[in-house]
Amino acid sequence: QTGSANTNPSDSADDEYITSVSIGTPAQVLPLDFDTGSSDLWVFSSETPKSSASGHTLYSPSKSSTAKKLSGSTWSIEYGDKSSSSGDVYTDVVTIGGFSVKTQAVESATKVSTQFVQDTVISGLVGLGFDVGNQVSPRPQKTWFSNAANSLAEPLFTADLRHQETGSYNFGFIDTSLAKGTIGYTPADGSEGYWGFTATGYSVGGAKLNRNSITGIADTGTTLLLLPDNIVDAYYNNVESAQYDDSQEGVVFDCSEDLPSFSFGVGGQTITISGDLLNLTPIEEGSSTCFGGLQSSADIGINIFGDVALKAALVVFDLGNERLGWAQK
Ligand SMILES: Cc1ccc(-c2noc([C@H]3C[C@@H](O)CN3)n2)cc1F
Repeated sequence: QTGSANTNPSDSADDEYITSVSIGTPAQVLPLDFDTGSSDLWVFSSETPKSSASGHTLYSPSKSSTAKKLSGSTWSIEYGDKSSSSGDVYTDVVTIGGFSVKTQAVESATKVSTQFVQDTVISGLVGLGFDVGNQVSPRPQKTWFSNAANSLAEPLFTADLRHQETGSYNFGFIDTSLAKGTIGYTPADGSEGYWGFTATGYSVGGAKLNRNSITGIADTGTTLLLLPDNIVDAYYNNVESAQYDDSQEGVVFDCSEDLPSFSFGVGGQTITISGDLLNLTPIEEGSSTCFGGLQSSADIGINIFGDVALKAALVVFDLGNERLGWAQK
């Protein structure tokens, strides 16, 4: 068995990717943010305070004949940007891309931070990290993918995120036609809950790869490519108008700049992110100053290959072999 779901950028900056997920009987369809950097499936619900819930699509367990309260269980989670949510837990049928998990833990939000309240294009997250990262207590729950893995044709899923166009999350199979290059595999470390791996080097503008181990995570829930300062500086030294903008908390430059590409080595392959994928968006509507897709990871203590990097590749999250595959798109 397999599953295949389309995913769409949430806005003109490809800030997040939205995927429709069916929950309960009859199906309640919610727009959710798939996040390989966390391991909880949580949703805005009939239990979310009305003031916080307005504008969001809600899951109502009381309207689902297959919903069951997981009595005594609660959850609480905080994301990299200090956003947070918490609540209680139901089990229900959850269908993604035509594949159904009958008894999936669906974490219902009784509290959500302002970032989620304001982000009305999504109504929750689907964690696609490793089960060890699940935040339900007293008994941690399995992710949707972990529950599905043994029934899928292959215990893997792929992410094909695209700039301003529809991409896909495929479960149980690899559609190699989505990529131009060969898939290079490298070991994945799931011990912290996310998909950790080590890139072997980087280069700017098509130059020869600098051999340089870069340990980081493949994180569909993070917008940017976040790397060490020495690499960020090496890149922006090639961008005439680049400067750090305190208010934007990142490097900005003239939108008219012709940005160099950025490449990284992984699994014996080289993934090249084109210059235009590295110009994320004007800092404000109509501004001629643009925000860089490559930013520093210095103050977060971990390197994150987020959507800016993932957009350049077809990425295989291979649980069965504990490995990550990357192919140029
Ligand atoms: C409003 C909002 C805030 C954060 C996130 C969010 N989702 O995934 C992540 C990254 C960071 C790390 O925590 C795991 N993956 N961050 C999504 C939101 F819609």
